[in-house]
Amino acid sequence: MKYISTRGQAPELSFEEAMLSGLARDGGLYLPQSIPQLSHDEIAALAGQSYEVVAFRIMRPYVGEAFTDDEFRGIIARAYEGFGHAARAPLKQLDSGHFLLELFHGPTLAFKDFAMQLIGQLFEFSLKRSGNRVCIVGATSGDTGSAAIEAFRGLDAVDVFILYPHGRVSEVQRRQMSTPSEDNVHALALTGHFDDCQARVKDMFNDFAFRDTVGLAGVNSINWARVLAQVVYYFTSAVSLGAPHRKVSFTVPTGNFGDIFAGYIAKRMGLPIDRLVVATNQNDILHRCLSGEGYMPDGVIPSISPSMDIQVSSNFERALFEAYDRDGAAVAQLMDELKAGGFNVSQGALQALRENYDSGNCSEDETRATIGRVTQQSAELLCPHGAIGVKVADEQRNADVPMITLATAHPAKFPAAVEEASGIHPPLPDRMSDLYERSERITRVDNDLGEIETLIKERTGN
Ligand SMILES: Cc1ncc(COP(=O)(O)O)c(C=O)c1O
Ligand SMILES: N[C@@H](CCOP(=O)(O)O)C(=O)O
Repeated sequence: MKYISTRGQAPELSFEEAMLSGLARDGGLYLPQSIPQLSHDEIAALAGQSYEVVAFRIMRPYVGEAFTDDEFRGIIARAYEGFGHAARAPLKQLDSGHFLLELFHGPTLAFKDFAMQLIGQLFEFSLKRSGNRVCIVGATSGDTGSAAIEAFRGLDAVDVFILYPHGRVSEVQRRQMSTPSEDNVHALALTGHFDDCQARVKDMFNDFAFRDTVGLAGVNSINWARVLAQVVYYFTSAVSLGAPHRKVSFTVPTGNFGDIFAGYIAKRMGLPIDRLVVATNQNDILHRCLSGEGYMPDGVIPSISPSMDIQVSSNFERALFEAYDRDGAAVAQLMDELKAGGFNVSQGALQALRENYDSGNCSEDETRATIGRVTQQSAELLCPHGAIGVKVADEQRNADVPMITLATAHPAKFPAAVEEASGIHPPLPDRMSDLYERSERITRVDNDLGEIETLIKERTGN
């Protein structure tokens, strides 16, 4: 299996090369040259299997020769053994025809653990084999950073630097990043918002001298392996509701478009998904774009769902690549226009996007009201991100097809917002109960590429 860039100008890579490099050298994102298909019978055979068995069957065709079957099975087993639920991604019924996929039973209480725990194992295996070192640099609005730090803390062959927007993540998210004491972990609080963090990370990848000097690697969802790992739970959940004999729909709280794009890949592989619904908070650029208004970032507005406070949505580039019939030059042109302020999507591409994605948005008041309503009507305490999904799903679902909404984080990561909306204080799991007593290590940085690169070079001895 070969991987190609969404901008068409970078060398084709193997799975392992694409995973270790993150962003393509032409600035694009890697995608498999073709999408493997599962037959109706192969999907039916996933019913009743463990999460790990399904993960192996779904991901195996994508990884090629990089790992033997036994090696890959071992990697998957180690990735998910620390999850706090035997099903890994349990499905709960909210009401008739509406289900919640709980993706917050991993070590850092957000869906990011599904991919990051796997990537941690993949990197460790690969780097041990090659004897190489890497310097991981990531941008986070709260959850990717804590998941990456948890997955890579203490690994000899890895330094991990995480840029997060100062003052714009929850206290729990910040402490998850700032309290690990291992020397290879560096939490950097940047003056700015998430889009600034992500832009600086991409700048570092496009600075080839820096990239090659420090051995840069990326674990944001620009990394294909992140998206791939997330395809698995679309299969486990759909099959448990009767797929492939029955269609299902998904609503996905969306920011960087990685999670919903994983759903699109599942559909392309043959999973009978009726609708994929993009749910946004008040930073609703994706909803506006899918409604035909063009893609025009106009500044991030802080919200009570901070992980989705994003205007420049990385993986939308992958969706555009598909909507433009994999025309890398057209995507490169749109990304140039984005740098200059924004772009319009052609009629043909917009139609292709709408064939695959529906969308909706949710205000701050609606988010709080949904948390309150669901708490009263069921035993489920939602985090603000999951609540956005539930609100949009309720508007979009139809009686004939079950709807699965992704609950992307644990309510205890956002205690203030959840308590205000529900009257319930969500406690942290026991293993984290001393999080507020642990000492923090944070480095403040300006939104300045030179300053950040110098700091990383100093800390990695380059
Ligand atoms: C809790 C939570 N929900 C939803 C999202 C949005 O996911 P994506 O960026 O894959 O669209 C994020 C972060 O990205 C998140 O941390
Ligand atoms: N919401 C994310 C933002 C980064 O997204 P990623 O999926 O591209 O890593 C976060 O919590 O950091």
